[in-house]
Amino acid sequence: MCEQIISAILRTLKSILRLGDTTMDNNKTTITCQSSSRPYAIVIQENCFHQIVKQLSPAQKYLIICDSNVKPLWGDKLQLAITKANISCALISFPAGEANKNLQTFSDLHEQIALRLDRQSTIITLGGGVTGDMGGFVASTYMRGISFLQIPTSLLAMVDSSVGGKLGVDTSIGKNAVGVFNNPIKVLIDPSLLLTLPKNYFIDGMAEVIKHAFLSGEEYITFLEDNVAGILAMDLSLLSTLIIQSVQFKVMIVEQDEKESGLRKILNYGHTIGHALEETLGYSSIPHGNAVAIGINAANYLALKCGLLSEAAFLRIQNLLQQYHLPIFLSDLGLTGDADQLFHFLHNDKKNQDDQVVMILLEGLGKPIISTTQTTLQIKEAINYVIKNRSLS
Ligand SMILES: O=C(O)C(=O)C[C@@H](O)[C@H](O)[C@H](O)COP(=O)(O)O
Ligand SMILES: [Zn+2]
Repeated sequence: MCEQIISAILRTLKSILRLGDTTMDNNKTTITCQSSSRPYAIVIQENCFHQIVKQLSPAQKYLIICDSNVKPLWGDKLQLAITKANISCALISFPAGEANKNLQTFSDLHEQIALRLDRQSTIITLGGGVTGDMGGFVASTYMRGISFLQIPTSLLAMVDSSVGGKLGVDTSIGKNAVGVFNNPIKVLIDPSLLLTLPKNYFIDGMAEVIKHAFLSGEEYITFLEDNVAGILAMDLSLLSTLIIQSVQFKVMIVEQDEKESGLRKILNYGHTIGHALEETLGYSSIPHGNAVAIGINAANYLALKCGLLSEAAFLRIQNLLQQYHLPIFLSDLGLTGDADQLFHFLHNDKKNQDDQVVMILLEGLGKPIISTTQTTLQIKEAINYVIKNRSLS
């Protein structure tokens, strides 16, 4: 897609969205996401976790899917609160970690549900990106699909994976290689849940937030630059603001291109090389957000060398990633990588067209383009830059 068209679409969408589908009352923000099947609400409200029960129906059966970390923290408590209200609610869990977001765990979860739910039942996915992606995929395939409610508990899931309906698991072919597009009936985001999240998980989610900021433009970038200390100190009002900003931006994109035939590809900024890092190093060695941060640095290096991105913008992005304690080189994580192996995985990327590697590059802040013109040599140079920590010259 031509770069001028993408920039123009983004500008128009941003102006419409300001007036569009966001309502605010009593510290509660509701952003409605339109989709081809039906609209769904994304509700952002502090300390709403314990009020979730009020939104459930005693006539239905519920089942919570969470991982082994979230179960003792919130899973058991939510199940107890629901059953205390005389609503039927079971809970199943799986071992935490992206390494378990696979077909085996997917199948185990189906076995555990077996015939405990009917077609009127609702699954509640409670957790981070892995839980939302895999739990939503289980709901979408159980008896050919039942409804599900997403309650994200990590920053990454709140700002990114719970919105837009991408569900699925990783396979030997690659990251998210098997899955569906399907939307939840609702997404409930309680920013106060982040206060108990381990700091490294929070930092990991900041990579997707920073990705949104540099895709979206100056206003969001400046907000993140001006509020580093407050955000890292977990100021709830700042966290709510950034969640709302990111969700609005993502909704604006996915509403235009639900199934990623064009514009939505820009949300993969940093992911082409990021996914290849996860695939080659192993999902338990490098968290998704960390891989995306390094992938952003690699994509920017490519854009810089292609004459698209200025050195000032390149350094500004590096600086913001580092201020939020994200890695920009593989060595920042004490890891090493193999450029040829990484390059091989780029050919399995879902964005590719006609065997051509597609990269999301910035030609300025808030100006993403979908690029297919980079050469193998240029891509390998960008990979080498982030894995060998080369200097800019
Ligand atoms: O929602 C999207 O579209 C994205 O690309 C968001 C990404 O941050 C997210 O990691 C997504 O799961 C990647 O999707 P994939 O289709 O490239 O596997
Ligand atoms: Zn991502």
